[in-house]
Amino acid sequence: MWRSLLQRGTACLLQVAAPRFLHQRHLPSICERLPAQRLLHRPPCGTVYFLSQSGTRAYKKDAKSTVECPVSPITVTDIKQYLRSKDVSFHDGYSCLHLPSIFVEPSARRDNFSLFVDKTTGQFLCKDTLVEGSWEDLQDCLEVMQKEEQGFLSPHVLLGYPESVEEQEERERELREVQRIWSSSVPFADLPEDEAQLVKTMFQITKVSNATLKRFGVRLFKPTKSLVFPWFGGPDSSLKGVKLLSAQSTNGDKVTYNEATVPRCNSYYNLFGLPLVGRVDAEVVLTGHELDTLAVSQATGLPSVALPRGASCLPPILLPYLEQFKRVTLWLGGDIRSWEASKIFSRKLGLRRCSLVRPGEYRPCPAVALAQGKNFGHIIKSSIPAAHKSIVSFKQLREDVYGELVNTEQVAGVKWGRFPELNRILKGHRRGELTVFTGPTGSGKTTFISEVALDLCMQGVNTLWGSFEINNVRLAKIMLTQFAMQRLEENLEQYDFWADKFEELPLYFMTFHGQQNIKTVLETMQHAVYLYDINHVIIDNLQFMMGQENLSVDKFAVQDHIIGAFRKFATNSSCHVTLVIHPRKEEDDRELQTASIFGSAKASQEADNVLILQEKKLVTCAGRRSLQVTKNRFDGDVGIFPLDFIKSSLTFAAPVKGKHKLRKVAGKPESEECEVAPKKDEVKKEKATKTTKTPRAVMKGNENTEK
Ligand SMILES: Nc1ncnc2c1ncn2[C@@H]1O[C@H](COP(=O)(O)OP(=O)(O)OP(=O)(O)O)[C@@H](O)[C@H]1O
Repeated sequence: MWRSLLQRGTACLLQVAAPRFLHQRHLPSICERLPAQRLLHRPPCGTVYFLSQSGTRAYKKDAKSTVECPVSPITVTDIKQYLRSKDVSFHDGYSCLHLPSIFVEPSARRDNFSLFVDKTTGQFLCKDTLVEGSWEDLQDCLEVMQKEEQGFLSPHVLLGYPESVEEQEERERELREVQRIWSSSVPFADLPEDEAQLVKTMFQITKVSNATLKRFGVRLFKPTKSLVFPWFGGPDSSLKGVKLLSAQSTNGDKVTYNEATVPRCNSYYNLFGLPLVGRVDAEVVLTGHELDTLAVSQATGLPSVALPRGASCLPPILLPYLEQFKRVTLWLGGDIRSWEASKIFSRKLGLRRCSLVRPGEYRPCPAVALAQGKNFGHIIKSSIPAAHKSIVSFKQLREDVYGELVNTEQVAGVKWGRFPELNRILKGHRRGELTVFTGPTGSGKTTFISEVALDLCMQGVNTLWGSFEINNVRLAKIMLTQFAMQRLEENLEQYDFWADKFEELPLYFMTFHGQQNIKTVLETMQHAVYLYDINHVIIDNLQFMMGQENLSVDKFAVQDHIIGAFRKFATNSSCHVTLVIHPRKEEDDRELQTASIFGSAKASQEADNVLILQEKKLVTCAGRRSLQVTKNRFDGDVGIFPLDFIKSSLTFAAPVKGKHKLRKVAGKPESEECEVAPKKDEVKKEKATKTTKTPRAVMKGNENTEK
């Protein structure tokens, strides 16, 4: 796919020294300057640090995982005004403005309006030539076109990013791999009927007909017994990639699926089913999986496309392909996560044309619905319009409440894999919440929160880091060590293995360092939520936003204001924000409390969760820390549990039982190692009935949960 040099994040740097519009002739001088500029201005995550140590490999250019604040945030009004001033006609679409493509000769234009400008970012894509770029690129192109009085521009007017030999080889290798898999896999129609049935049974798609599989071009790759879903795209509808799906039967009739894509998932942009959509189709069902799209298409005859990475994200680059539809039904799966994703995606798609299938007992994901013989027409008809009113009655909330009661586990959020005690107290990580995290200076806050966030990211939570204190390279190094769970300095031969796996994580970094303006940070976060469907933002730490605020105002009032802004962002963007805050005061002989953090009680109300990394009091051995949850708005459980620090992997783990005893915490039982304190209302009830729970009773309850 075409990507312009400007679009790859260099525009702001190059504008200083070079004209904004780049022509081929500018290439050599710019190429010479690029690496130095990039190193200086936007250190990417991880890669450079390790490379420069070994000094043997090329600098990696693709810094896609860094997020910068849009140079000058653009609004749709600005875009429209500019286009009008240039006499460029446009249609106002749902997520994009539609323009006649300036990269196609007028006589050769298949469609009059094939250039799409994203209304939120200004990013453009020409569907006919696949030229894409930033809003600044498009402005430059229009300026030149008008100045030179041309009717169109060659698509080559924008420079492709110069690929390194390594990158070129990688791309060619991937293309060969795609061709190899595709040509050595067997179309379903060519399989003997008994073998076809066997495969369908394995994938639990016995009700999907051979005709449907044929229509969508699904094949079988025999060596790994995988289904192969092709990605045909571009003006020539050529084969661009494949997704391989394998199925494994675990216990009984439960099947787990594994998928792999070529090219790798972060450059796999296939809307599966798109080639079957007619030019005049006005309705589509958007699903979260290829098998779901097969099911919808077969059961309803409606056009259906599947998102390449399911409910985890809707990359804006796909939006132009969905502009033709007046009605989009989002049926992304049968769980709460898909439901939440469908609400968020519908904002990108334009609320007024979207309706959402609410998951439930009678509305599982489409593939399961087909297997169970559900009535698709009824399910789609009963989907809910996404445009919501701000005042709702209980009648409208009734189904939501029921859904929460039925799916308590899912509602509680994503569970940590490495921190069972956090699951026990907080129940999970939920969208839209604000977590405030504090601990004494140098106690390991960054190290701990890095592992907590990594754990979630490894489970598909799209994560954005704002690390203002330590640079991204150092942070990525900590995370990679935690990911590999070993000291990579001593095992450099394993670096590539772990770095390749790490690269697959949905992890992004803001490129800020040092003091920042809160407004700029929030704009960048908003931008990242739109681009990458970020679910979790970590800000380390809040003190780096205080400096630029008016310090004549009370410091705590400024802090409250900043916390309030993050709170609002978390709620409005359905995104979890974790805010690291230094404590306001530290006294050597007292552990921290919620009151140690905040400027006022009002601010403490803003946080949904308050976590404190305790360094002292509970600890008899060096390195031992405890994590205390002092606020949990979701269900009120609070508590504390000890953590051992493993220096070689920079990770935290529950201490081996019996190895160390924690010292007594004031007013708490001696052996209260991992205790969930009673909920606030339980305490109230106890007070009311004047009964006191003995420490033994508390411990007994605790023992039971342990078992
Ligand atoms: N439990 C621990 N015991 C001993 N050392 C630790 C522990 N946790 C982290 N460290 C180490 O302590 C150093 C400081 O850790 P880190 O930067 O995470 O602390 P911090 O609380 O974020 O610091 P600051 O207050 O400056 O923001 C790091 O070298 C880290 O590896």
